[in-house]
Amino acid sequence: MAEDKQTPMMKQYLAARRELPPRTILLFRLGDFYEMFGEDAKEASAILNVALTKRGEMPMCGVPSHSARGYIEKLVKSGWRVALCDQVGEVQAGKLVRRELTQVLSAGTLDDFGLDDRKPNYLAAICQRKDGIGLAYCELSTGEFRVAELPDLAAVLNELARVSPAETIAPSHQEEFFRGVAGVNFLDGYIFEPEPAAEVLLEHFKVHSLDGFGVAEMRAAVGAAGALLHYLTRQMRRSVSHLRRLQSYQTSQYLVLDAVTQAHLDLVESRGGRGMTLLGVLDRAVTPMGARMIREWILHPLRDVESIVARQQAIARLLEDSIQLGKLREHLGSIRDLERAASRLNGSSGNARDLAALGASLSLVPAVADAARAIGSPLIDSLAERLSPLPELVESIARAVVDEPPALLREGGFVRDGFDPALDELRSASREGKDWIANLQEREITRTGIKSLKVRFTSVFGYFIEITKANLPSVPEDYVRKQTTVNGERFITPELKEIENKILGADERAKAREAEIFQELRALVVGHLAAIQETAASLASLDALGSLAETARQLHYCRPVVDDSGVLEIVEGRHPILDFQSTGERFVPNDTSLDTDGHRFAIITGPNMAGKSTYIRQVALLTLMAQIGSYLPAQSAHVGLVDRIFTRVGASDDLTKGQSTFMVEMNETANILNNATGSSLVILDEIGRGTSTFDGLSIAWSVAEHLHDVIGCRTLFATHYHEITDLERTRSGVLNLNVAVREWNDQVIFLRKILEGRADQSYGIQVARLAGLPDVVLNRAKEILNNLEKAELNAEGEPVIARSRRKKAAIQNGLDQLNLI
Ligand SMILES: Nc1ncnc2c1ncn2[C@@H]1O[C@H](COP(=O)(O)OP(=O)(O)OP(=O)(O)O)[C@@H](O)[C@H]1O
Repeated sequence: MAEDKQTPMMKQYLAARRELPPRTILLFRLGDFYEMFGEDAKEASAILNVALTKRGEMPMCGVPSHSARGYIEKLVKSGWRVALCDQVGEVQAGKLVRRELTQVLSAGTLDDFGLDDRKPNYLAAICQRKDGIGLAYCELSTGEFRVAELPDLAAVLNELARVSPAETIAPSHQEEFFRGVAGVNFLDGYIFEPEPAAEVLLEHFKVHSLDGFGVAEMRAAVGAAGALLHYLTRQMRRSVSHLRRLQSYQTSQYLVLDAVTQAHLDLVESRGGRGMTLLGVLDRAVTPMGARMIREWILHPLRDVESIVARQQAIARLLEDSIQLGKLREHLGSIRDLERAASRLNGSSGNARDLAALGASLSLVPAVADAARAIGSPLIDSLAERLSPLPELVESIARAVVDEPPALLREGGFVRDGFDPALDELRSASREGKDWIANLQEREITRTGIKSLKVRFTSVFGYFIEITKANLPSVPEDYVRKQTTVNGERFITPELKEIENKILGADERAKAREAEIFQELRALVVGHLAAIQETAASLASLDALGSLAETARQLHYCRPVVDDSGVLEIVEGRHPILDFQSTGERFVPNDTSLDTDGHRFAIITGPNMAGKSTYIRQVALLTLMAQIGSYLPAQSAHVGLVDRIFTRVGASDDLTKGQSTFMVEMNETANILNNATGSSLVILDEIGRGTSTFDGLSIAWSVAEHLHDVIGCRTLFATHYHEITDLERTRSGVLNLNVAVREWNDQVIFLRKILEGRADQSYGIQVARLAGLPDVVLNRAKEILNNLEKAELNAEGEPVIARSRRKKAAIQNGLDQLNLI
């Protein structure tokens, strides 16, 4: 549209549009609706399933403003950013109202709705420089802000899998490099440059140098962190003053879990739902903050003995004193999401309910601190030390805010009577007026003698007196007619209007006064933000420890010995998820005994369905749990810490990347061989299965040799290639294990017990029978197996597997006939 032909409103719209980042839908407030125009309207109408109309040539669609939240959430979940352009000036007839961009929302920057309270919602930024790749991420709803520098793209992908951000930004000139990152959005590269990025950080944290955060020399990390802040403040228009601390970390502090391993071990997500994850077993947290912390611990198992033992000691004390454990959890249980309430109050979305929740939660902190101190563990004591009950703030909120405030700020009604004299006066003026009106009907019935006279109210007309048709002749002179309806007429009186104005005026001013009081309280909260965040973090850790202790108590877990040895010794270990979920078949416990200086490489053979995969995953999960500091589902355990856990489990195509099952398998195997160290734990399930038998066997064999001879790490290797068990003869570190089964009446009975030695048979056909393969197919399979085992060849030297008895008989018959002739 030519610029001079545009209406003033359209000019205003286009000006707002120009300021937005890419892939943003602009919701433009027009009266009671948010309207979308042009391409935005086409995209949004399809996603939201609302009608697409036209204004002149311009496509448009709209959603009512009062229900906009649900629509916004839907757009954001579909991968769009959503900008809100609101009316900020006074509405005057015939004049264009002033409008401003008030918020831009995206998946990583939702801070008040659409969030799962037991899960963090991260926004991440990545950028590459000569010296490494910077990764920064933050959680707007809690104020967490972390940064790291990683050596290569693989490490970044692993870390992103762990953080699992809802949104990731990267510089547009590095699009080629970062293309493989899921859901990445590219932005102008300038904001990722170390110098401007450092400026943004210095200004935000009001410091002269970044040394205090330990990132001054990390140029890539600074670039990512600065870009993230720039994006939030300038492009997304978010308040970020609650991001108070930039925590730099190194991935080597934690046990490294690549994306594949996280998925294979069902740590926090599973196709079977939350119940089938380790998180589902360990999360008994009673606050949302604690639940988020447990999740964080599962994804960041520790690497140093001291920190792990500190958690174990805390759990041990909690278990020794189950009354205190109960008390601690009971007090914690009444605490609300302090962290997110404080962040919302710091931003623009907080309301009186957040204030009430914050005040009520802080008021419980002294009880939590007392319960914690009574436990007597150094870690719990240090967490209790960091709790600030902030009694003055609690007192101010309790004095000011009613117990159950309404959700909407602008409606008022959340400040207690008696808190503020000016507000009380306005409220009593309004009340008196309302009383006067309440009595008016009675008075007017007496005065006029009209029994059916009614005083009523509508939001359009305000208060009025309604008289039915039959009674119109009795209407007094001072009534002023306002409107005729089907049944009668509506009147006002000058006095009624005067009182009404008083009420409305008083109500308006009361609301304005309440808004002022809210802002004062909000400022108090913001003034204590750092202490509140620290308190919330301590509460989260206390809750997470309580949660681990409660799991250990309920499920009879044991405390493992954890050290820097190369030992992995588990007695009567159980798979944490299957053990927890098992309803039918009781879970059969199994032992593990590996040592980098002794038997470090276990080859597990056994029939299909016997429990090989379950067993090797169980060992990986127990090792990981030990490094979280958790107790274990076992009778006893000794875990020498590992630096990484690698898994190669099951077969899955990655069609999105155009890779076949075999290719995925080989990629994962290459990753293990290239990155495992002597301190790693590797679990491999049936590698080499996706290709021809001989190729597969050869690959599996040489991978096994390399892991045993060159890397020397603790490894569990489940395979159907029984030939590989021969490695035990030539290699001292190899131990053969098998899963016991009994054969009975041509059926297999699974005993689920891991025993020393190799398996003698695969029982594939018997297992196939369990799956319901037709008898005719099973019988034929047996025949073929028989032939293969006897290595029978035909006259041409080919295996006779293609022949069936019937054909054989026919051929024999033919030969007999020939002989006869
Ligand atoms: N120790 C156990 N106690 C009870 N049930 C078990 C145990 N181990 C495994 N199972 C059950 O057996 C089923 C099959 O186990 P799993 O998948 O580990 O077998 P597998 O030997 O790896 O089979 P395949 O070779 O066919 O992949 C599991 O789904 C589980 O329900």
